[in-house]
Amino acid sequence: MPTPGEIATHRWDDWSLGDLLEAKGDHRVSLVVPARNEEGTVGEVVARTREALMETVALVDELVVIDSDSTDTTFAVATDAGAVVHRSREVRPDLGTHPGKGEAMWKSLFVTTGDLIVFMDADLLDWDTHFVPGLLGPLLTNAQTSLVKGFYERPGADGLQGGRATELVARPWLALRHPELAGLVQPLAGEWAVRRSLFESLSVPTGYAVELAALVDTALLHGVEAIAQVDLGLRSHSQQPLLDLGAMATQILAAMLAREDGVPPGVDEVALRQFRPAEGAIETVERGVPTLERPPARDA
Ligand SMILES: O=c1ccn([C@@H]2O[C@H](COP(=O)(O)OP(=O)(O)O)[C@@H](O)[C@H]2O)c(=O)[nH]1
Ligand SMILES: O=C(O)[C@@H](COP(=O)(O)O)O[C@H]1O[C@H](CO)[C@@H](O)[C@H](O)[C@H]1O
Repeated sequence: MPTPGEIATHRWDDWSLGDLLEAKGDHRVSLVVPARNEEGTVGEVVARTREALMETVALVDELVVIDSDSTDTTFAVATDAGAVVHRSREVRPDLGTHPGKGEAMWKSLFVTTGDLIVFMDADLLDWDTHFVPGLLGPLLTNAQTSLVKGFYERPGADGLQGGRATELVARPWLALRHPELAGLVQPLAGEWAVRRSLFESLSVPTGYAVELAALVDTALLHGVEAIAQVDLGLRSHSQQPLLDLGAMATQILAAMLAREDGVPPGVDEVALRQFRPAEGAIETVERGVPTLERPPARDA
């Protein structure tokens, strides 16, 4: 057992599939994959997890892809691979629609039934199906645990280490403002699991801050004892251009500052001015970065 205040840390193979199937009991497990323009990888993520965790063994009860405003063939590819696919904008249209990963994950609460929810990114390149049972291990064996983060080695492109927003934004912020969470190896990991009763009680940033906000809010509400992390081995994914990560960083910082001030951000969008070389000069890149948060889904 970890000493009080430390993050409980496990390995994915601390539990056998048989152990987890026995521990599952009456729990229902929803695997949710938020996907925006992931036609190249979402099919394999769906097909392999479906075969291993729904057909070979019955660990996962439903596999849902939330199509997040894709303009490619993500919807058809995920459907053909065996997922139940919902367009984020078509889920609870009375609640409107916003762009973003967090929006897709918030909307997933209205079209899933599991009391345990596992989230996986759709852009995975090096990964394996053991990610899911690994993430479920702490939830199925410890009633005190409500949120489980995956962590892994993150080989990036050209030998670089992945996790740029993690190392340059999230980890420094946790060091400064939430040292009780400094033991989390991959605080932004898109592979994580959560009890529905917790996630539906949280305010959810509609963009990329969804993961860090869930961690900070869970620690505030329930203490770090409610959080665990699992070593999943190795994971690589398709990496965004640097300026796009600037928008991600802006969303993460906006959500963190909102939690500092105790109120959601006063604006729902931040003007971000960036610069890039263009034909021997420097051109300005202006973008509006959404910082909207959704209220707890249980109240929607
Ligand atoms: O508006 C968005 C942006 C991203 N995503 C999904 O969220 C996951 C992580 O996003 P991304 O790959 O852009 O982030 P990165 O992994 O590069 O940090 C992927 O499955 C995306 O398809 C989404 O559903 N809606
Ligand atoms: O860890 C990070 O810095 C970012 C970007 O990773 P890379 O620098 O592109 O490997 O990726 C994470 O953060 C996103 C925002 O929370 C999540 O959506 C991704 O799943 C996670 O990989």
